[in-house]
Amino acid sequence: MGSTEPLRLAGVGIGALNGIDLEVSPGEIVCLSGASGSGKSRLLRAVADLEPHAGEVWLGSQAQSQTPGHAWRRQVMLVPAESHWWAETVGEHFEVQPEDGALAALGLEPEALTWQIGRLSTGEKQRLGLLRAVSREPRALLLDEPTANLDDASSQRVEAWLTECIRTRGWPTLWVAHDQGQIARVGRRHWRIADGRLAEVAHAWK
Ligand SMILES: Nc1ncnc2c1ncn2[C@@H]1O[C@H](COP(=O)(O)OP(=O)(O)OP(=O)(O)O)[C@@H](O)[C@H]1O
Repeated sequence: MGSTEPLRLAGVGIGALNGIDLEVSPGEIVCLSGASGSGKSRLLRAVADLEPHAGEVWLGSQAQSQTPGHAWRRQVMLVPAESHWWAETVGEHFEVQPEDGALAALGLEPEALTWQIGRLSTGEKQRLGLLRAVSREPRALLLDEPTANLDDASSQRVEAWLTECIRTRGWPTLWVAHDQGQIARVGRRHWRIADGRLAEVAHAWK
């Protein structure tokens, strides 16, 4: 299922952040950066309806405040920096099998879905957490440092796979990143949180 609907934050406020207005078009990646503790993760949690907040979030004409939390999060999917696993094997966490080639694109072995959770490295957990989220075919993505635990080569492989998924499905995406190189590669727009404000950063590459 693709999406042709924008994600729109209207007057969102959480913690020290207030009055955030931001529209992300279908298939667009907006990067968010800011110092540690500036509120990036909390902002994503507000957009995912995981924390009480001021203002409204819209997915097309659908309002977050009028949608049950679980139904909202099924569509506006948050992938936290640290993924959660509850069953014994990787495959048990997948409602839908990942599409052909996805494991290889992420640098994972074909039998990774049969692996025990206990054996997963931090980076394997991160890549499998992303694959699980994408396999559920949401309508918007919220990515919290999706390559934080990966080496440069894996990071660029994951970036390439994610950007292709986002482009072909048309998901509006908020992507928290620290690395300027990554921000330049994936984001058409970049917003930075500083002093409790979200401000757009102008870059030379645009
Ligand atoms: N439920 C909460 N209630 C009150 N304060 C919170 C809550 N959750 C987080 N905070 C605080 O809000 C601030 C922002 O936290 P957040 O996790 O969004 O930071 P961040 O920008 O994602 O940082 P990092 O880059 O280190 O992950 C921090 O000072 C944190 O301690």
